Amino acid sequence: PRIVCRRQSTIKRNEITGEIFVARVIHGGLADRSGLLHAGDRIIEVNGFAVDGMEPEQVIQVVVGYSRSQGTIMFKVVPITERPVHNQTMLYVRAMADYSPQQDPAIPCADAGMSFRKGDILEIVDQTDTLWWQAKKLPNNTSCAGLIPSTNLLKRKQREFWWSQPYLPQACIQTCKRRFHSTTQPSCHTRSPSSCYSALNSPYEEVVRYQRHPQDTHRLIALLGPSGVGVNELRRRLIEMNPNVFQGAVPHTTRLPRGYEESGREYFYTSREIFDNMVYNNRFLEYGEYKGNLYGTTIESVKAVLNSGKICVVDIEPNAIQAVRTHELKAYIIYVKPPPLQRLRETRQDSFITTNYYVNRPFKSEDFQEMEEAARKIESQFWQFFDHVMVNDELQDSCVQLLTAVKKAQDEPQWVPATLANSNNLCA
Ligand SMILES: Nc1ncnc2c1ncn2[C@@H]1O[C@H](COP(=O)(O)OP(=O)(O)OP(=O)(O)O)[C@@H](O)[C@H]1O
Repeated sequence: PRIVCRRQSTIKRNEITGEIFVARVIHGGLADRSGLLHAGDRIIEVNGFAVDGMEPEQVIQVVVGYSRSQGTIMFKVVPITERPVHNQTMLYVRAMADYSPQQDPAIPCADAGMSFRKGDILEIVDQTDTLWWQAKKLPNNTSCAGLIPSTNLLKRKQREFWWSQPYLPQACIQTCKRRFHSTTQPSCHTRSPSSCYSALNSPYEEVVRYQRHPQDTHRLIALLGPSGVGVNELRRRLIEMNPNVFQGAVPHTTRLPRGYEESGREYFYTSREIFDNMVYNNRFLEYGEYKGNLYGTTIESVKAVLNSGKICVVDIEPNAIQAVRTHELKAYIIYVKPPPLQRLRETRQDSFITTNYYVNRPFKSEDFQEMEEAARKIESQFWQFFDHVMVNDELQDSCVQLLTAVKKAQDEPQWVPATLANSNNLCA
């Protein structure tokens, strides 16, 4: 169906002279498509009705009234002499925050506003105004743009919001999991703790359409989810299904090798001094301590897998997100979400969990509740970084879903941060 845009333009009044001006013309709206009205034009009459001195709302009433009764609206305008030059470059961004015009008293016209959720891809079609931009949400199902706050304006709003919020210590989640040797780590560190401050970073992230060239190394597949959801299991099964295609990264550890272990297969074994040095030199995506030993995954070990032509699959903590979203690793981040409580109970009946205190004990109700709570926290803070979200309900289905998502990540065009893409394989 054809979507009719009712948000044509906004108008404003010069408070000194009482003159009425077109404040902005909404992209894709009727006024824009007619090409006859421009931001800055002075409106003298609407169907012969003089509008000088009227409130902008009254002018709108007049316009709406005429359009209902007569169907035709004739504006008498004094065109703006110097039209701002639109140097329209295509700009696509990923929203890093939520926005609702209905809850924003500062928006010039809430009806002309466009709401968005973090993670949405927006096409910015007009940045002429420093405060209010015009954008369309992708996939494009409407030809008409909506008003959104500019980066600076949204940042300002976020700062106000940020300071008005009570301090939430759990805002920086440490859901450190059984990453190394399937036992919970009491502490975990990552290369860049900056994600903790993401709320203060830019509210829009520039993205480009990226298609991996068949000869390029694969994108790193990073799985992430609340502890116990099954990230490890999925990763293990994916690799098991096709070890010629998928491979994990070999972690480093300061613990001594066990009899059957081989350096470079289970782990790389290093001294604490060397490990500390590697931490100091930012070599780890993430690392942590368990029972007095250090464990960590280096960027080099991920790169080694990618350079061998295989697809590297790792599971990461939320705080390692920034460290994998780089030009060299081009991580495709898959969030593994728990199913609703009832389904968790049903599907995990015969499964076992390993906690701080127990190895392989059956799941309890509290485990599911904790998992849900952790999922809520992760989603509220990191949703915007997820390239794909899957629910780990039936394990078999999940494996198929994961495999499909991984194939798409490697072979189909994706929106990626502009900083992550290579300029010579962007899609038109
Ligand atoms: N869809 C599923 N249905 C039933 N059991 C599952 C499913 N997914 C995972 N499990 C089981 O749940 C348990 C926990 O899974 P897993 O160890 O992969 O969790 P995890 O997300 O890696 O958490 P952690 O990092 O804390 O270990 C395992 O016994 C696993 O076999």
